[in-house]
Amino acid sequence: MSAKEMKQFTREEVAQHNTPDDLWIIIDCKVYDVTKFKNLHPGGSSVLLAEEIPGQDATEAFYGLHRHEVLEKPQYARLQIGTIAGETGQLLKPEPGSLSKVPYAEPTWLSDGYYSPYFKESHRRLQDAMRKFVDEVVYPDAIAREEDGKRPSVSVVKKMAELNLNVMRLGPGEHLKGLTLMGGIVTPEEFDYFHELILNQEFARTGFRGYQDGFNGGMVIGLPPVLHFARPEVRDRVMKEVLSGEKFISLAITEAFAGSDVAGLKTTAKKTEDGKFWIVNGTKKWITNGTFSDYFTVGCKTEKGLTAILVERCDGVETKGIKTSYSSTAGTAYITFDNVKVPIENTLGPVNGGVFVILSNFNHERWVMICASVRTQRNIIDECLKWVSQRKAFGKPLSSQAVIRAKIAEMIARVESTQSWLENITHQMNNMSYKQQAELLAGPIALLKMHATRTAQDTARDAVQIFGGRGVTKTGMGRVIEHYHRTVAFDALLGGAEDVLGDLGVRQAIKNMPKNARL
Ligand code: HEM
Repeated sequence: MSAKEMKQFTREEVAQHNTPDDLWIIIDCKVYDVTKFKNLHPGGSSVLLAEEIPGQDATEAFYGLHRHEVLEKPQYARLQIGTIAGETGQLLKPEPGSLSKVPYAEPTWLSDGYYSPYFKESHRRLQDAMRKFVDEVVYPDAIAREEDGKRPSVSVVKKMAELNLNVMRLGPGEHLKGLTLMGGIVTPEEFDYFHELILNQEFARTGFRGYQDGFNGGMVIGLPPVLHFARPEVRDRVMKEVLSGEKFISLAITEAFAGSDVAGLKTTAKKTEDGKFWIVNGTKKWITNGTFSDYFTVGCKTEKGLTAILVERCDGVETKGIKTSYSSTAGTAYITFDNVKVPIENTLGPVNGGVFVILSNFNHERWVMICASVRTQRNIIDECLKWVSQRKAFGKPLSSQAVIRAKIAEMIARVESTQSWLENITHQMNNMSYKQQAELLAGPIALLKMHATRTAQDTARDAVQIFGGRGVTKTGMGRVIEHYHRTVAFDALLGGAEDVLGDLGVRQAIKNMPKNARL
């Protein structure tokens, strides 16, 4: 029933329906008939019959125990039988695409009254369009796939392709030339790393960590070596197939034997006698999107070093899912290569020069992860500020407790400082050549990623304390916090483990110490 067709009641009329056999309640000016539902209510029937609920305004009681989304589920939305005459709901119901009005839930450049030196009109247009796209197209798919554990829907990836969103995720550059980006709201010439930051942060807003990686994460890290190092005929074919959503790719470097130690990899590639093929043997572990990939950008040991090779799924390639603490939506795989025959044309970059091919993409990969990590930390602040304002304990909102406010102060300070550092680095990326970025930014990006993932874990721990038991419960009020706390460690491992990155940043600094510097 649409809002227009809904019956209107006075509060006095609703108050008449206050018995177990005739039970109505009011939630934010909407009238619900819960007579039959009370016996199915997951919280039991007694709470609906308790004092001050039957026939009364139960808004405060409801929001102290449920998320708003409960009322939007079809099976519960249909309990609404009318509205209160002459009154309109007081609670904010975010429209798809809208910005949150909760303080610190958006970065300052998106907050009313604030300024930014970095974000221009084209960034604002892109953000606005992206938010709508994510809310309307990506978010529903993220919820459904997290629930059934299947890979993100190919139809969504294809919708992304229509808007050229997949290729935009590879960052600014020649590969965007001549394309219509997001219906033309940003030109390929304008597109810079701040536009890409917006894409990364808007996708991360969905908050589903497994889906986030499943959602072509493999492409973001596995396709750039093809773009930059494949032979033109291989590059053009594979780029077209992957960017259109026809095929999927992943980056297969890590092994059970070696993680951060790229030089310790054991997968081998040996040339056939006629020199026309590689024969690849070995295993790879924790390969994001691996279960559904058609292509694998593989780091292989060759005679005098490491070589990056593009392997197509064929006889001898087997993938099986690994159960991790996030959902199987990410397609995390264990891969075996058993005498896999790969045309020599699929070599990416120079033979034995694979370390450079692989390392050259690390800065970008880490930066993408930082963008997402900061954004999801904001989601948590949004959740916590809402919860401490609506939840009452000892007769007062949780926000009246100094210890709770202190935790939120730390969360805000962490997210704002991390976002500011990120924006600074993004500005450097926009102005530096690729070579300068490799020289000057590897250390700072490594340190920033370490910082972002540490702050994320601190925020996850604080949020669980604020939500109590709900923070470790998969459904209901604390579901976002539980998910975050369970999956936050992924950011601290993927793309370089936290401690390794911190060390890398300091080693780079020590390397650049002036020889004559003294106290
Ligand atoms: C249209 C009205 C209502 C609907 C559709 C509804 C639905 C639900 C659902 C789906 C849950 C499971 C937990 C979740 O997903 O959040 C739940 C739990 C609960 N509900 Fe309701 N509910 C309604 C009204 C109320 C009211 C008015 C009260 C209180 C007076 C109440 C008290 C509870 C309690 C105590 C729980 C258990 C909470 C927990 O486990 O943390 N419900 N309800």
